[in-house]
This record gives sequence, structure tokens and C-alpha cells, in this order.
Amino acid sequence: MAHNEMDPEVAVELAGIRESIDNIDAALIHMLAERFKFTQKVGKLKASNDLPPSDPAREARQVARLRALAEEANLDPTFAEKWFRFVVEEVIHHHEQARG
Ligand SMILES: O=C(O)C(=O)C[C@]1(C(=O)O)C=C[C@@H](O)C=C1
Repeated sequence: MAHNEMDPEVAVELAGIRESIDNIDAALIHMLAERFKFTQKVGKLKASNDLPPSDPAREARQVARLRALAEEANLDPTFAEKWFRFVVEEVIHHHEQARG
């Protein structure tokens, strides 16, 4: 079999696994969209009460919590922290824009 051809049985198995990956990716997009809806509310609350966009103490608590959850779930805690910091960076950017 040529290097770039696939055994039909393997192709069927791969397609089945990819259906689950597609579902998980869709769920992640929906969860992220919900998360941003809530952080938008936080941004408005902070802006109208003259509170700073970022809260490093809250972030530190959440990083510790998420790293522990990741360990329990056999997910790399460093990856979990990177994901969280990436999302929070975007949230803080939105909060800054909400301040005008
Ligand atoms: O909880 C807050 O105060 C938020 O603004 C939300 C959030 C987050 O996305 O988790 C974002 C920025 C803060 O630095 C901490 C947490």
C-alpha cells in the first residue's frame, strides 16, 4: 500500500474517532462562548464600578485549582495553565475596551 493510502478499515475507524473529536470541539466552542458571555457581564460590572480589569489574586487561585483538576484528569497542568492564561489575556483585553 502506498505511503499516502489508507486501509479502508483504518479509514472507517479514524472517521468514527473524528466524529467524537468534532463533537468535543463543538462543545468547547459553545462552552467558551458561554464563558465570554459571563466575563462580558463581569467587564460591565467592573467598568461601571471603576474596578481594575485584572484581578491577579483571583487568577492565582484559579490557576492553582485548574492545575490540581488537570492532574486528577491526567491532563498536563502546564497546558491547563497556558490555556487559562491565554483566555484571561483576551478577557482582560475585553474589560479594557469596556472601560472605554
Ligand atoms: O473574575 C474576574 O474578576 C474576571 O475578570 C474574570 C477573569 C477570568 O476570565 O477568569 C479575567 C480577568 C481577571 O484577572 C480574573 C478572572
